[in-house]
Amino acid sequence: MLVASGLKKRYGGTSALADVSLKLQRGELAVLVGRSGAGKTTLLRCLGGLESPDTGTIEFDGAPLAQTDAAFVFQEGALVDEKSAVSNVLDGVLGRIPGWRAAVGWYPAAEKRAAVEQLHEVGLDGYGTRRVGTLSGGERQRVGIARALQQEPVVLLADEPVASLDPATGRDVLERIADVVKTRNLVGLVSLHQPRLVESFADRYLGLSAGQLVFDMPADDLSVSELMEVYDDR
Ligand SMILES: Nc1ncnc2c1ncn2[C@@H]1O[C@H](COP(=O)(O)OP(=O)(O)OP(=O)(O)O)[C@@H](O)[C@H]1O
Repeated sequence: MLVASGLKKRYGGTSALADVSLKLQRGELAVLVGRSGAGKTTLLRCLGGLESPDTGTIEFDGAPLAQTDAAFVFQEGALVDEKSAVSNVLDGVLGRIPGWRAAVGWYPAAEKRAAVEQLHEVGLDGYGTRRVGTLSGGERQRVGIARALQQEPVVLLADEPVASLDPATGRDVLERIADVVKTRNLVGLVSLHQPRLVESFADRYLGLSAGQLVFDMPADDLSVSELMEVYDDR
C-alpha cells in the first residue's frame, strides 16, 4: 500500500499542497480530479519523487518510497520522435544502467527482451522498430506506458495522460493503464479533467481543491455525474 501523510508544498506565497494524506492500494486505479491549480500535478510529482514536499512522508509497504519505484506516463511530447518505439521504451531504465551504455544504445539483452514484452503488453506487437514520430497519438501514449513499465515500478503515475487525444482514443489509453495496474498489481494514480473517460474502470476517486483532499472514495460510491457536479466542471 502507498501511504502519504501530511504532505505540504509551498511555492513562494502559494500553498500548492496544504496537508494531504492518502492511502492507495495495489491493483487499483485511482483518479485524481480537481480544478486547474488545485494541486494535482504537485501531488503527483511529490509522490513520484520529482518534487520534494516541504513536510510529510511517502511510504510503500512500510518503507520510504524510492524514486525508482514510481514511474510516470508523461504527456505525448515526452517521447523522442527520432528514436524507435523500442528505444523509447528502453529509455525507461535510464536510472538503472550507466548513462554511457544508454548513450551508445548498449542495453543488456534482458532489458531488450523486456522492452519487447512491454510493447506486447500495450498491444504494440510489431511496432518496435517504428520511429515514434510516425505513430498516432494513442500509439505514442501506449509507448509511454510501455516505457514506464520498463522501469518495473510499483507505483504508476500519470498527469493528464490523454489531454491531447480524442475521447475514444483517450479511453483506450486509460483502459490500458487500468489493465497494467491490475495485471502487474501496481498502485495507479491518474489525474484527469474528463473522469467520464474512466467511468467504467476507475476504482477510486480523489478530489483535490486548493491543495486539500476534499474526497477520497470508492468509484462505486460516487457516480461521475455527481463528481462533475462537485466540480461544476461540465
Ligand atoms: N514550479 C512552481 N512554481 C510556482 N508555483 C507553482 C509551481 N508549480 C505549481 N505552482 C502553483 O501551485 C498551485 C498548484 O499547481 P498544480 O500545477 O499542482 O495544479 P493542477 O491541479 O495540476 O493544475 P492543472 O490542472 O492546471 O494542471 C498553482 O497555484 C500553481 O500556480
